[in-house]
Amino acid sequence: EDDPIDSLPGPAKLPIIGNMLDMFNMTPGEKFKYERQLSKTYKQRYMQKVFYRRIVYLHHPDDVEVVLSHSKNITKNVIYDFLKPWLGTGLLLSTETALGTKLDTDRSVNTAAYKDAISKIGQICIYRLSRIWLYIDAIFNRTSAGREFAKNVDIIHSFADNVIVQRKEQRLNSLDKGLVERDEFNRKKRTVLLDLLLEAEAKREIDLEGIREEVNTFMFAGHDTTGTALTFSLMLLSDHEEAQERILEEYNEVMRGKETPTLSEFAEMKYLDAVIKETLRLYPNPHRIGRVLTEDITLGGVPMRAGTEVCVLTIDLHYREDFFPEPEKFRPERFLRGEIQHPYSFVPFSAGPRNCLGQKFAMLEIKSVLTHICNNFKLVPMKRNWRVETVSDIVLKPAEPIYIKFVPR
Ligand code: HEM
Repeated sequence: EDDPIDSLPGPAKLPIIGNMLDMFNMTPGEKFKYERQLSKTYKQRYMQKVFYRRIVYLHHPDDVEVVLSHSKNITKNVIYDFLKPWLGTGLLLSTETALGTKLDTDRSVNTAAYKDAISKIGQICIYRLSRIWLYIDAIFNRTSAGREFAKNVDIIHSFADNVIVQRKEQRLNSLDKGLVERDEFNRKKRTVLLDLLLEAEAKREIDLEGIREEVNTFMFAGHDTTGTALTFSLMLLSDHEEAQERILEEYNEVMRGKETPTLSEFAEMKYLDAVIKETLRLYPNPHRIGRVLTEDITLGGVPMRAGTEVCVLTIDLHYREDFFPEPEKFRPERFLRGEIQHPYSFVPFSAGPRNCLGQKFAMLEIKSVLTHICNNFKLVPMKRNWRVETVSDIVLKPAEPIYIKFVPR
């Protein structure tokens, strides 16, 4: 069937199968580079087709604005369908503190196996994404990749169940004894997200399955995103001693000898804010955002019908020379001098009705860790002007270890 978007440019298409074989034999690294090249070739937007499925790729702020700010086009794309066995229909994404359990210090649950399972699931989803016949569950489930996927989903589910059951027991125990729960500083423990969910369960407003979906979703959304942002910011800071010095100067100016920053003090640290933003510009995670249009829209005069898949290439948006001169360079000042001309040229947390719920929390978390590190260590790179290669499964991450010297101050 003809579709007006067939007029969009894009890599040459074979009859029937379209672009299916374009990336067939590429490693994830090659695929990543190939996609970046496509965005350089097609500066406005391009279309790829596999059988009947068409995907429009965008990386111009005007297009991004139309798609992300749309009040009704809020349906996410196929990758989320692949993740359903794991995340269910839980609100996409959160963190460990929200759950009231410290994962890394808890030896009864195997954190390493959990992290490994998440990473495998990501790899399998990407593998599946480029093999259209595996979109059919009945086929996928019978392949070795499908079995591996199911095995890892089991590992993740039992991990989440452990977190939930433990918290439930702790709560019941202290409720029984009429105790007020205290944290390690002997302060009254705050109600965390998981407690709210357990309260809802007691009232039969949600079942354990539903809680597990939310727990998985929050751990997924809040973990690798903040983790990689920290990793990349440490790499960039180690290569920019002057930025470390400026962070410290600002910190001392704001804090005037006081110890722990409050929310409003963190808000005053504008340079630190700019450093994190510049890191998220260079290494956005997720580096693309998928949507299925639920209503017709028009982009650049081309009508796009409901049902069309659209992909916002955040990473290519962030590297546009017309909006970020010398885009490869780490220059936090971009975010200080009002140089950002278009509100949709920088969207690491997405924008509009489905934007990141954890944005404020994530910025605070990263600010807190970075100021702590900069106060105690000078970061020195192993190699000057070196940038790690990146690879992407679901998250954009370093392809190899990043070595940084931590010199005590
Ligand atoms: C630097 C850290 C983070 C970045 C860059 C980031 C980025 C994003 C992006 C781009 C989306 C939209 C995804 C899409 O539409 O496909 C998103 C959604 C979301 N994020 Fe984050 N995130 C971060 C940290 C967090 C944290 C710490 C939490 C939880 C505490 C969180 C919770 C969520 C949730 C619940 C959604 C789904 C919102 C919805 O679907 O309506 N994120 N995030």
